[in-house]
Amino acid sequence: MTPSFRRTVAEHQEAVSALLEPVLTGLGSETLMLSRALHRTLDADVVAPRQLPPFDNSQMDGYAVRTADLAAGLPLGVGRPIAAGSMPEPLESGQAAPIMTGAPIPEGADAVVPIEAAEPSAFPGFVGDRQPYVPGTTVLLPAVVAPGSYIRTRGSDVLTGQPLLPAGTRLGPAQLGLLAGLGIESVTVRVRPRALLLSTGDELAAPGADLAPGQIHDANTTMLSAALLEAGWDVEGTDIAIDDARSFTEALARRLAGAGQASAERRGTPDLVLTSGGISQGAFEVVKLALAAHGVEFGSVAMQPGGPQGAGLLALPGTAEVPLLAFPGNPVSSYVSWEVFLRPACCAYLGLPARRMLSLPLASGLASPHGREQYRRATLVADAVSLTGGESSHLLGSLAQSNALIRIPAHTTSVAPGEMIDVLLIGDAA
Ligand SMILES: Nc1nc2c(c(=O)[nH]1)N[C@H]1C(S)=C(S)[C@@H](COP(=O)(O)OP(=O)(O)OC[C@H]3O[C@@H](n4cnc5c(N)ncnc54)[C@H](O)[C@@H]3O)O[C@H]1N2
Ligand code: MOO
Repeated sequence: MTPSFRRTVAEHQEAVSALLEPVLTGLGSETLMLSRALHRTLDADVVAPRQLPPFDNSQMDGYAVRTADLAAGLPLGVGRPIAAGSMPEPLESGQAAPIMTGAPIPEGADAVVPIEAAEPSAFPGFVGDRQPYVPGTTVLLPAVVAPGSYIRTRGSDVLTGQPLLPAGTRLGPAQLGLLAGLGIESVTVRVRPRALLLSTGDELAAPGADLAPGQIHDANTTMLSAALLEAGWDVEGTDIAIDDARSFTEALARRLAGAGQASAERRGTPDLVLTSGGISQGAFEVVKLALAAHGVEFGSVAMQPGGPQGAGLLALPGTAEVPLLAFPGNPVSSYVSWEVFLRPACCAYLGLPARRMLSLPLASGLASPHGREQYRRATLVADAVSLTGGESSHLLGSLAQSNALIRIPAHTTSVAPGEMIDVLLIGDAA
């Protein structure tokens, strides 16, 4: 079967982005409590509903003072202690009020002196939980203290009405902490896109299953599912049996129409069908045989691994159209297809940062096929990039050792040791 398209990597990236854009921008939003919003993507800008800190408060355990009272260098009377969470009385002239970190600054005070700078450098005994106040105690404080010292002024962190987090922000612990600190209990986030994942191949057995002769364990379902989940997708698996093109098409159509799912799980058409395997030049390429007649184009991209690709709007009888991407079955090909095509197409919508591309010298030389953009697995430690293994696309072991992909342009056939190359960071560099 001749491929229906021949594309460069950039051309296929564009095709995949164009295919997904309508569903990703049309998913709508939902409101979630903060406790359920980790790694979700804000759908609307968040503007501060109040200021932070909400009131002037102490940055230290110490004494709230009027700095003018200190200049004489004389002991001051110790006033009533001010705990965090209480509302203090105004500070009387000539007094220093014991104040705890986070407690409101009393009216009249213009600085806090840390307890370590006081003489004595420990609070009097009555400054404790529910102890009666003892008038007449004194404390000696430094004569020169700058007004404003150790006061955290209201609004010094966040001002009321300040734009804080733009729509599209992915909510991590710090962003959720800020929202909570502002008293916001729920957020409007984008509905997670949902993918139906199908790994095809008679040779595949689930992890944990005994292998019949010629079988291998299915790596791609777990790997692609994890990649999608990490990026913010919902993933549905399927146990559709893939015997022949016709029964596969019928079973997929039933599944897309929601048949056979518990009603609680029936949520209509997924936003993407992602398949792996069954798309190259073999005699049993079920995905290609089944779906080429239903809106999906199969062809080749000038790339290695990941050359065979399929993409299109799947239109099966009785179902709504759904974007479909068909990745090649070799595990590294599938993973590289995710990194090069699908992840870039959805990361902006999901608030995921795009992978960083660095230019670094390669430790050893390599050869690369002419006319194909090659992606080699590599390890980046400090500023040194070295290949993690060979170029073949079955090498899952070396993929798992890698934190980077090296990109070798289509026209480059060899790279000399020390030559600069493009490095796509896919993991944490040590
Ligand atoms: N005559 C040609 N043969 C092949 C070509 C070609 O151009 N001409 N392309 C090769 C390339 S490149 C790739 S990549 C593969 C793509 O093949 P398919 O997408 O049809 O995938 P399968 O044949 O189903 O599987 C390929 C390989 O990967 C293993 N596999 C498949 N699924 C999984 C899975 N879920 N977990 C682990 N391993 C999986 C499968 O057993 C095969 O070894 O075609 C080449 N052939
Ligand atoms: O292009 Mo295949 O995807 O190399 O192994």
